[in-house]
Amino acid sequence: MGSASNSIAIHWFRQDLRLSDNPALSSALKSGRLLPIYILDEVNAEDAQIGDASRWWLHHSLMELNRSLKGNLRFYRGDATRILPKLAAETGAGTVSWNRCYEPWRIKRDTAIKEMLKEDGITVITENGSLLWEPWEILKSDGSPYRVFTPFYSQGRLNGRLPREPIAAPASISFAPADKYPETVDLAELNLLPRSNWTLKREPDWHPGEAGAQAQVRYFLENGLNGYKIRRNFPAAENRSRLSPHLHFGELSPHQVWHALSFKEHMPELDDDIGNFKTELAWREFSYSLLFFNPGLSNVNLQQKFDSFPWRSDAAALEAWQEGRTGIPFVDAGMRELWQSGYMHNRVRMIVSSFLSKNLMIDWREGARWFWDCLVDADLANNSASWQWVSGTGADAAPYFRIFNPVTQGTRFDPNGDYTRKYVPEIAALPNKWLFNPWEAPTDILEGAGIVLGQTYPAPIVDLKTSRRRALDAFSDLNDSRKAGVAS
Ligand SMILES: Cc1cc2nc3c(=O)[nH]c(=O)nc-3n(C[C@H](O)[C@H](O)[C@H](O)COP(=O)(O)OP(=O)(O)OC[C@H]3O[C@@H](n4cnc5c(N)ncnc54)[C@H](O)[C@@H]3O)c2cc1C
Repeated sequence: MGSASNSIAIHWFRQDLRLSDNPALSSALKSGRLLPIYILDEVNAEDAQIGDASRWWLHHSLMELNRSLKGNLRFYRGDATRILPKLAAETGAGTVSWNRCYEPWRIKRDTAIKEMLKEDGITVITENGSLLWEPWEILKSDGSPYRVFTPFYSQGRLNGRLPREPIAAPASISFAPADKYPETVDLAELNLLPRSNWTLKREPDWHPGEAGAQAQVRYFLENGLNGYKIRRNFPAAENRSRLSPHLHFGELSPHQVWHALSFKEHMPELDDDIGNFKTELAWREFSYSLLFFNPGLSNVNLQQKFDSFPWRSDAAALEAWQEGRTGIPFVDAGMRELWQSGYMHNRVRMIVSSFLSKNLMIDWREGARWFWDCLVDADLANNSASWQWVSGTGADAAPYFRIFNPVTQGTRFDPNGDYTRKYVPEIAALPNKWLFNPWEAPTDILEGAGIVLGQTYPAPIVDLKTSRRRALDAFSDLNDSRKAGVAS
């Protein structure tokens, strides 16, 4: 092994596609000349293969990262447990570093790789690059994990350490020689760009990569933070950060976001907005804790009683939901936003997921799968925890009887109808009063707006009242049968 100045330090980029505030990268730079790599590992990912929208994002993010690394990023495709030890041996690297990931398949794989590298005498550096508090840092006094958000957050905030200060980007990087390393492929050969008929219609709205992430934080602090607490619920408003894909791919760390807020903390009128925004960041932390302590989160009901819930199998309804053709305008607007932009506003995510799992009584896992494929921010922890929360199967779940009414929700949170009209233009001419419930509009109003229900826009695929009742009955049957089971 050579001295630090001429030995090679491999940094394995994963969910940390940035140079600033990258603890494992900073450590690697102290250990030798940098050989930065990215491995698209579809072998170990098994059923957690990333979806099309995320692939699109990843392609562009890697392109940006490679640009920041002056073209030195090496790309690999395949089984990381084979590629990484081999590369380390062939280059004679003394150090391999990465920031920790928390998906069960990654933990299993990374543990195996770490062992292999250590056996080969290589120093392995792993750091926390993506969470304010790692799951094992926030525990109840008896050492067990929290299953409810509020105490989790107050424990983290009040008793945990404060999120660390972000680390500056390296002033300069000394790269390993630009040899042709074995098995390197070009970015294009990762084949990340969509294979299906899906294309992001609103690509210009997004700027994947570290620079785009930092610009987005600045934009949000100036244009979206003021009023966030209330206005974050209104999908037509600017008061949401749209940082989720940047955080998911680690183009920006939560520490950077947390500390960026401190530049606004001298403005007392923003206290509530800042507090509320930090709470949302903490929901992300909580989801990661849930995933870490419940590795089956994406597939297993956290409340076991739901294992016998009579989910309906209804392919036509599922397809109508996916395509934004349910005839319920606020639901359709959300599903079309998702398809066109790879994103959906949080409030609308709650409404469409409640509609699927409750009004349609379709298994939440069907919805989670669709989101996984369509979201640019698809995240195993956040997606699984949120679906379980809305559908009522989660540990800390919205009570099952809380079934969002998409008509009242639309009226309340899209009062001018701007969001709904944007995504459901075929009913745009309806007056606000009937925009969210066109099936109840008088015939002359429909005619005046050029709408023929069932032709120019679908008639609703379910009656909201009846389907709500059906879901509540199924839920109370579930509880009754459990009670009977306990009694017998
Ligand atoms: C059914 C459903 C599925 C979801 N799937 C995902 C997903 O795959 N990936 C994802 O990042 N978020 C998911 N969310 C959570 C949330 O909707 C998004 O994080 C948020 O809408 C992203 O927009 P934003 O960055 O503008 O949010 P902001 O309101 O600006 O929030 C800032 C950040 O806080 C975090 N955050 C906010 N709300 C939540 C939440 N409820 N749970 C966890 N973290 C949160 C995100 O990282 C977000 O970027 C889901 C929510 C629901 C109801």
